[in-house]
Amino acid sequence: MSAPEVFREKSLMRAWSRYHRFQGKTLALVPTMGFLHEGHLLLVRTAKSLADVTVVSIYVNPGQFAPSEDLASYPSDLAGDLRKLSAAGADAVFCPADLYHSSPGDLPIEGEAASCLEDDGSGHETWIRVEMLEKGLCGRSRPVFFRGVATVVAKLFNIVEPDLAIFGKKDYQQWRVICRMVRDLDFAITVIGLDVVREADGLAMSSRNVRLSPECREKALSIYRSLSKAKISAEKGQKNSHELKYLVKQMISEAGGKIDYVEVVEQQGLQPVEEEISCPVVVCVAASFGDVRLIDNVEINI
Ligand SMILES: Nc1ncnc2c1ncn2[C@@H]1O[C@H](COP(=O)(O)OP(=O)(O)OP(=O)(O)O)[C@@H](O)[C@H]1O
Ligand SMILES: CC(C)(CO)[C@@H](O)C(=O)[O-]
Ligand code: BAL
Repeated sequence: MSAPEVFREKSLMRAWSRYHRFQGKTLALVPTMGFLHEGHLLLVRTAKSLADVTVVSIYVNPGQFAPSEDLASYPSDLAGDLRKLSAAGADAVFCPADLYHSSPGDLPIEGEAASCLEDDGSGHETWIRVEMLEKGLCGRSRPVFFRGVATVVAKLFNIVEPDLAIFGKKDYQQWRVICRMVRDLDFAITVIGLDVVREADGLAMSSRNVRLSPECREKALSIYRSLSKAKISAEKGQKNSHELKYLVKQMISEAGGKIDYVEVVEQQGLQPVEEEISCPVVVCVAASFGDVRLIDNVEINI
């Protein structure tokens, strides 16, 4: 398998994409923040099966982290990522060094929200908001997260110009936000969401798992165990969303997790289901073990 071409400049990335497009090839993009695991590699292999050429972006986007979040400790291993992508058969890797006109992380802070707007007005000041979908779940505790994600993904789409883009449903709300942005802004891109890839013991694969101590990793299994129990319970007839949430909260709290949220929401608009479940739902969790915040979810289709 030949090594993928690596691009650090957006103009070169765009030229490469256009060259392939003019040859009649279809392109798939897999956006990531690096420190790749099997979950990412499944997205890459799926991209390869659906398009002629596959581009993987690796970029830890400062614009989606609030100042209190874990941008500084986000893991990275570019050399390891390139080896894995080479083995997985990615054709190009985009690791932009010049994505923003200035670095959002270095810029002034207004209230809780990081802002890319520089005093002299020369920096990045355009943001995409997916106003309803970004509000609940992770949007409540990560105030700039979804505008940062939507904006950086739109920039990646404009540079790579893919036909397909592949996301994981581990980040369920993110996947829905991107689908809505693509629909509302008429991007000519098909967005595909793939199921959560798990470790053998059920823990959802996540780049942040590497920061869990062995003890916290064991405790974090309560997330998957509680979600699985809730799903089985719903399939056996428990339709009351409060009962399902209670079950999940109990198991995670008893294991020592600090719960950010446990919500039962309908799958499309992510609106909370407060009483009886009568449509396809997803049970979403965010909880911290030590200082590592994890998210996970399970779809229930009754
Ligand atoms: N376990 C997984 N199963 C399926 N898709 C995944 C999984 N983990 C990550 N992805 C997807 O890979 C893409 C890139 O995600 P990212 O690079 O942030 O990795 P991550 O493991 O989600 O890291 P984090 O620790 O930030 O949650 C996203 O579309 C994400 O949903
Ligand atoms: C979609 C994304 C690459 C945007 O920075 C990121 O949020 C991620 O890796 O899930
Ligand atoms: N996987 C989502 C990226 C983030 O948590 O910032």
